[in-house]
Amino acid sequence: MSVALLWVISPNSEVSNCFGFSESNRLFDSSKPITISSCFVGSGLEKKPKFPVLASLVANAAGEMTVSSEQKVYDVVLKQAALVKKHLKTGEDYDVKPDIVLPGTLSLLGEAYDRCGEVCAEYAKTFYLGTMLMTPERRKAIWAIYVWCRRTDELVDGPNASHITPTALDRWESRLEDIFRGRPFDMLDAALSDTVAKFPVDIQPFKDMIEGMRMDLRKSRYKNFDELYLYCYYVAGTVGLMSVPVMGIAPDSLATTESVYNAALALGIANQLTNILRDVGEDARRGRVYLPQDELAQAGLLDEDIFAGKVTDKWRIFMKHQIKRARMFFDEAEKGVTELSSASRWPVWASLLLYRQILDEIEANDYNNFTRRAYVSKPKKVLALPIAYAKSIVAPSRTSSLAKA
Ligand SMILES: CC(C)=CCC/C(C)=C/CC/C(C)=C/CC/C(C)=C/[C@@H]1[C@@H](COP(=O)(O)OP(=O)(O)O)[C@]1(C)CC/C=C(\C)CC/C=C(\C)CCC=C(C)C
Ligand SMILES: [Mn+2]
Repeated sequence: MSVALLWVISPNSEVSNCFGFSESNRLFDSSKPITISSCFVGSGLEKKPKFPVLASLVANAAGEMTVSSEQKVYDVVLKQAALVKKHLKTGEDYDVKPDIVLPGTLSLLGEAYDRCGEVCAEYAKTFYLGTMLMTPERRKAIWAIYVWCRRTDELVDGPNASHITPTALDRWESRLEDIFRGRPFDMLDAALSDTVAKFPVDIQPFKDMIEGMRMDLRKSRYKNFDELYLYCYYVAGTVGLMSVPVMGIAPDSLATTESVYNAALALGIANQLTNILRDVGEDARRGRVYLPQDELAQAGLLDEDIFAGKVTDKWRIFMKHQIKRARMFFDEAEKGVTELSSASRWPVWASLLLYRQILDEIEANDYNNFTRRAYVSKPKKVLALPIAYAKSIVAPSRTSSLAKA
């Protein structure tokens, strides 16, 4: 089987992709329709914008002030954090529920998780190795979430993407609801069903990821960063919100639950912005421009310049700004990693350091992300692992900037 992309310890050292997927290993087949789309209900809690580029209010096309994407997403963050706090108060234990054992089988659920582990090992090798440091329950749960995310992404990015319609995504969402109701469709779904029964994982980020796939079907341009931010939340920030309830916050952390979720969200956004900057040429060849149109215009650039793929001084200046913003999100994320439970820190640090290095490589390529794919060399990847480990043994700070007041 030809594995196209693996994470870090890849047979192909030119790989820069953390979560690459094999062309030949299809993980699908969905059925049954339903419609639900995510919506945001204002919490009334004003978020103080963390980034100069973001604000609580933005002007819409008609010039009216409307709630920003950052504010909408922050409401989801608050909801997720509240769920975890409730779970902690009721003192439910993560590691108690036994596997479903049916007559004639040793453990169907055990097999389902093993399969999720195999998928992770195959497509995200180093990430898989990192999960081996986690407790068995947490490790299996992260594998199950990883596989669901991968399958969801495959719907719009895989070889069958041209056949994917909004109806197919509605069916996938219906199937997701069944997972959360304890009625899985296949064995990979069964693993996730078990995970969401054991950990305080909410359905909202999963639904929002599907919403991101819908966005990809209907939209190929982003007017401004506010629109792009929402897309990045849908397809990647959601992964952070799904993972934290499983990874756990360190018992000695003084950070607020909301602040850790916010850092997790920031890591997802940072990863996705980096992914977009790495893939400008590849996306343009598919007719897609995931760059804020207003910022392109301010830099004196048009879509045509991107399709022409010529590195000019205008492009370099534009790219410097985009890279700076992605790094700000990585900086924001860093504050939260130390607050995670000790065994979860290493894989997260590794993922952060490795993905952030893609930005350095874009610079090293003199901003030619049209025809040169930025990748982190194998020696650099290998070097990142002990650095990540050293960072991961730092305990939560007693004077954390995320600490409760
Ligand atoms: C330790 C760790 C990284 C855990 C996350 C495990 C997990 C559940 C990963 C799922 C990733 C996935 C398959 C997402 C589907 C959508 C997608 C493909 C998003 C892009 C990933 C990169 O993929 P790739 O390079 O393969 O891109 P192409 O499809 O080829 O273009 C993304 C860029 C986003 C991935 C986002 C994350 C991994 C979020 C990480 C955040 C956390 C784990 C929270 C950490 C907690 C704190 C407090 C910082
Ligand atoms: Mn991409």
